Amino acid sequence: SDCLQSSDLTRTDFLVDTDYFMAVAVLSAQRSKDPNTQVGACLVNQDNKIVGTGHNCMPNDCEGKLPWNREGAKLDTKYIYVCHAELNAIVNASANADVKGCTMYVTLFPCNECTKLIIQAGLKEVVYLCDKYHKTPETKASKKMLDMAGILEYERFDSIKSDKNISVRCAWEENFFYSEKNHKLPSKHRVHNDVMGNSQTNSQILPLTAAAHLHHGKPPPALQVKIEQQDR
Ligand SMILES: O=c1ccn([C@H]2C[C@H](O)[C@@H](COP(=O)(O)O)O2)c(=O)[nH]1
Repeated sequence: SDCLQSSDLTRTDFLVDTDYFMAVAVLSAQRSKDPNTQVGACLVNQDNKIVGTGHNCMPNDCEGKLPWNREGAKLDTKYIYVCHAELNAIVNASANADVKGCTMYVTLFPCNECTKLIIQAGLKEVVYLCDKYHKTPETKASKKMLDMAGILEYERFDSIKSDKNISVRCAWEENFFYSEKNHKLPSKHRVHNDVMGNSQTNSQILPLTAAAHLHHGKPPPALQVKIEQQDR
């Protein structure tokens, strides 16, 4: 009966591992200085331990000296300089750990360059949150390579696995409500487009829990996944 009593006291609304790892990726994304898209990655080994995190940033000692522009001559845009979140997570982890067999939790589907790195580093799984560039050749190439590599599985972060997963997804998607387009609408009519492109209204969204705590109950700072930027 002692056993029963102690099990009665067990918390049931704890943060499950997958939610925690994605929440760490979401939090890492917020370290990014990219004004348009913040990406975070969290690398987890086979013992379920975090071995590295990363966000998109300029190379060491170049921060503040290189442009964050999206448009213009190639040398004047961020694209040619920025270190992607996945690269940073792998490099950060590699200093102290073996990344082979790790799972990457990442807020944005990896681009083709990151996918090459992910495959060559021997990662076994990619769990992603947002696939806003799914129509681009880069993302299509990524999926092609991941499929070919076989050893890798990739799956979208799934709100079905646990209730908490939903809250982490909402944290990301919440920024839709703060996009200029939606902001002008009365709260319950604001359109919510989830990462798969399904639309819902605000009233259908479950309340933020885990992620809201990360943000001290306030909506998360804009993660800038804007509907109008889905097609590049
Ligand atoms: O797999 C990826 C793809 C992109 N990023 C980074 C690189 C840039 O800083 C942004 C993308 O900027 P947009 O303005 O949305 O084009 O995301 C990454 O870290 N990992």
